[in-house]
Amino acid sequence: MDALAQLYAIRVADLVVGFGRQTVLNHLSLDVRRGEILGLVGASGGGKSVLMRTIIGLIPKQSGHIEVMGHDTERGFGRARAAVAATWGILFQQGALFSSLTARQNVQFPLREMLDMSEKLQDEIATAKLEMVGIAPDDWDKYPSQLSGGMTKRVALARALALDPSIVFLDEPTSGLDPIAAGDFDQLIKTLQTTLGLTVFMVTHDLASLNVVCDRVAALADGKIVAVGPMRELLQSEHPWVRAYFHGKRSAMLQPRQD
Ligand SMILES: Nc1ncnc2c1ncn2[C@@H]1O[C@H](COP(=O)(O)OP(=O)(O)OP(=O)(O)O)[C@@H](O)[C@H]1O
Repeated sequence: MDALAQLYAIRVADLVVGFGRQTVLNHLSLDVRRGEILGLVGASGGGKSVLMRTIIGLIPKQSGHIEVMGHDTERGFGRARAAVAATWGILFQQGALFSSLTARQNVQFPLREMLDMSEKLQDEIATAKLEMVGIAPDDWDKYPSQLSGGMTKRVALARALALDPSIVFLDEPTSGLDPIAAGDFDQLIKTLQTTLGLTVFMVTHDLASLNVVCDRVAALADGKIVAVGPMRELLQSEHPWVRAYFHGKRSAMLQPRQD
């Protein structure tokens, strides 16, 4: 593995993605460092989810290059591709738990699908992951309809962590949570980063999350990454969209971090 691949968890170069006549990502480049929490911001409909889904192979690219943990995501078939996919876990915007499965069964699901292991071991791993994200034993056998929004996000995160990924993709993880639950979730993500060495790629509109948990923030506008760096640098950006985003009416709460 070359030196750059050791430094970066995700490398996206000159990526073009579109639907019909619409070009959503227009020669976009972005590198995500190993072990960092990168926040991605952009206008609604600007292509954040499309970028995330293209990186994980759910949307085909028209051109460009994507590497995850040093592997070209398009190369290889069968086992080789599955091995690359096992390096990431995903938390989709709505949590996307299976409604007919309990919290514990939801977390067991990827273990059952991807690995050949006993029911007992699946159960032990699932409960360890649920504990890790702060779900109490009384709630392990509840169905998604019996969980609060914050609990649903935590269970979905536990499921994303089931296969011990190196990278987690989070699509608006704090949307719909009250500020206390959102702050707790931010803290959980930060703890997982430090204890597990996870790389976190987080799409978010949550200004507090960006300021508190993200090591760097990338701004997507006009199909490209127009600024990337620590929050204090983004606050200094001269790009018109970045200025409007961070210096608009909702941004009074933002104070540059001192570190
Ligand atoms: N499967 C698809 N087929 C056609 N167009 C799509 C598809 N997925 C996304 N798009 C279009 O791509 C554009 C970017 O969508 P995307 O969901 O990435 O936006 P976003 O930045 O995540 O927005 P939001 O912040 O509102 O979630 C939109 O115009 C959307 O309609």
